[in-house]
Amino acid sequence: MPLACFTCPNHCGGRPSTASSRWFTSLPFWLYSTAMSKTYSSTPPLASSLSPSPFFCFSDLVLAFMWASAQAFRMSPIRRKEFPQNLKQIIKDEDFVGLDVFICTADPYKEPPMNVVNTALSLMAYDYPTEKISIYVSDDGGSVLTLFAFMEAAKFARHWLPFCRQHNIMERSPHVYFESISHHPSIPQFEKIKIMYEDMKMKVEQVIDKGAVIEEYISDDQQHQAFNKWTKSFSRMDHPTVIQIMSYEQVILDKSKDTDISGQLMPNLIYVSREKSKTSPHHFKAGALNVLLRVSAVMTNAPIILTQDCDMYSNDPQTPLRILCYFSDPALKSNLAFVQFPQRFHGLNRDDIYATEYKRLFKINSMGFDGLNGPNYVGSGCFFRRRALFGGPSTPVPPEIPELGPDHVVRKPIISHEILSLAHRVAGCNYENQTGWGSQSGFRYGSLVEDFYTGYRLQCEGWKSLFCNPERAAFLGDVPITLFDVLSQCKRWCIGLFEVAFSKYNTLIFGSQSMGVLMSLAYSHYALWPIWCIPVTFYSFLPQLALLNQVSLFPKITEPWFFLYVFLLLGAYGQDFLDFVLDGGTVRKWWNAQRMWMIRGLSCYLFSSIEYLLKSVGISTHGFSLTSKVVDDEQSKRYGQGIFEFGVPSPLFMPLTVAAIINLFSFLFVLTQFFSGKNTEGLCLKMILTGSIVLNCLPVYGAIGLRNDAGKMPTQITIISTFVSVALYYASSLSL
Ligand SMILES: O=c1ccn([C@@H]2O[C@H](COP(=O)(O)OP(=O)(O)O[C@H]3O[C@H](CO)[C@@H](O)[C@H](O)[C@H]3O)[C@@H](O)[C@H]2O)c(=O)[nH]1
Ligand SMILES: [Mn+2]
Repeated sequence: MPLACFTCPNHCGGRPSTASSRWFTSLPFWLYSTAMSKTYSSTPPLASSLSPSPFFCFSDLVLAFMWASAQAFRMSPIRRKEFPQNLKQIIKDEDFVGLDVFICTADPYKEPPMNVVNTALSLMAYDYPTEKISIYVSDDGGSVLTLFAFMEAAKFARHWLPFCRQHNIMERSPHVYFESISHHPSIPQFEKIKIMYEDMKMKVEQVIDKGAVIEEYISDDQQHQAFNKWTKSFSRMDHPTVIQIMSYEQVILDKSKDTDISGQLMPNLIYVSREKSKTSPHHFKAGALNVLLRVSAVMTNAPIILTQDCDMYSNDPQTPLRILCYFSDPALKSNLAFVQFPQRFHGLNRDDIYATEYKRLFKINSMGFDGLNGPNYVGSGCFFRRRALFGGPSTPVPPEIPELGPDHVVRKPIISHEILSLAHRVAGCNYENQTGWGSQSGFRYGSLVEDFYTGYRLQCEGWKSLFCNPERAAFLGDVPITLFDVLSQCKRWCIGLFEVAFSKYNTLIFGSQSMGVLMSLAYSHYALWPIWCIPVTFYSFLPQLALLNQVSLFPKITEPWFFLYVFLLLGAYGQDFLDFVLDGGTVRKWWNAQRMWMIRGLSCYLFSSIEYLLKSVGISTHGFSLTSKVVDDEQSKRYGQGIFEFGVPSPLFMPLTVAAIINLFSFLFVLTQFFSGKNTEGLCLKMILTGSIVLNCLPVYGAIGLRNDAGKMPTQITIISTFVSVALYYASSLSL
């Protein structure tokens, strides 16, 4: 009776030795990269003052490195399948292991508490023995509004959970469920539950609008006591720990567990806002997760942990059964650290204009990773074995107090005084001083991509991971819907990736020593992700400026290099296209993905590299800027129509705008040369390069010249970019 199996995604049947078909298609890119460097030495010598060749050589080296490192993902991609229906025959209900779910939220205004509540409800309603589930909510926003929302959610959950079970509902986020179905004549309680949900939503939103809990909504003393912890001196960045165990029936209970309206036990629901002080570092999300790791150890200490972003609700109640297919497999048991689901999103627009699906990152390359030591951790939708966060498989790192150890058995009820006071102690902001938290155990500190870094460190310690990608998405999350948000998020990721790349655990040297060459290359491909900015920036400006100054950098159509050049260019693009479309992507989505690659090259990759450099020399600092999950109606309307949203006068848009202007002029220049019949054989490659950049920049021209809505290109950016373009042209004419 199989629980799980795996195959190669290239439809070759069975377990592949290598995915040779994919490997083959990537060959052109390598040749392309090599040939590019050779081409320059074959072009006529340029004016001696500034020869662009070294820049191109460097750009091509970067291209070659990105090509070579990406090959690691092509060696043996695998696709897995689970058979959760067989599980119940092997494991009895009472033998299901405990599951501690961690949900992080950090700001009630950027991450609306109603969304967080919906995420929590969808996870509480898993098809899993309820008494084995504990939900821990970390509120880094330290907000009484979020706590209020959860108190309301607890009341509603007593009705929602049995309702989902009885009617076998798949959408267990009430928001999603009631949005998809407005009327259900065959379910008698439908209307009643819907009204309860609407009522809860109204109360929570009123409280958010008011910015404070409304007195008449407080139903008992226990709630009063909890809200009173928000004293005058309580602020987001400076406050004591608040841990609140939700009671479902809103009366003080002496039994350890509450039941729902059908008499079944309810999962534990625990609100945690860790102590914050302006003088102690809090390490952003990694810090929050470590607090939950300790608080949960003290209270329930489940062997399996699910980490979840507040906007990623469960879309499939069977998910925990799927992961048990792996965690209970004796062949995998000894060193499997985590099972990662892909991040998938709802609300993408039809052609995914900002390519926020990140198909390659979250799916294609994860399958590639899976054939090696396993996928990287992506922060959400990941089930950990608790033990993996306490040292390598054969080199355990025991915590400073035994109650935090993965094997410790909790014997007291979670509401007991001893447990609560210990939980407060381990949530304190100075608890980690002089301990190995964040360096040797738990989620690792030192990078803004704590997920990437933690997964990487675990794999270096000898742990393996697994990629689980069922057809029905296990989780669905929000995507940013403005270009500024998309690029800012990507910039934060890039800075975090560089922090890993240039740490003492750098992915090339330390990584290859710990995990071998292929894993090291795969991790380096991402750790050095921002260096894409080098070739993208140079190819967006230098050949164009040279062209406008009538200097040629490209071979003519009659030279043999020309064909190699075109072959490689088409090869690289063709390969990317094939990967994308074979994985079910549409042509338009692919087009948008390559456009966003160029845009990121000129914005977030570039700016993160600069910011990282500035930080290294001590000039700037950076924090975790949350991605907003609030929807502005106008913006979301434009997003739905597939219109690019600029709007913010951010420097992030400048290099892109300058490239758009310079390439437009270069393209027009090439066209006039072509039509005047001058030097036509030298024009082809220039036409392809400038033409494709102009095509990619069409939304930029529209945003500069044709639009009048709030999402158009801010006038300041247009003016400054025009000046910069002219200045670049003159500077290049002096030096070329
Ligand atoms: O100080 C902080 C900052 C963030 N968060 C939480 O971290 C999560 C991710 O934040 P978000 O702004 O949504 O960042 P994204 O870039 O969308 O998140 C991706 O990238 C992050 C790493 O940068 C990972 O942690 C996430 O899991 C991954 O989905 C959210 O639930 C936040 O509430 C905290 O708990 N404390
Ligand atoms: Mn997010």
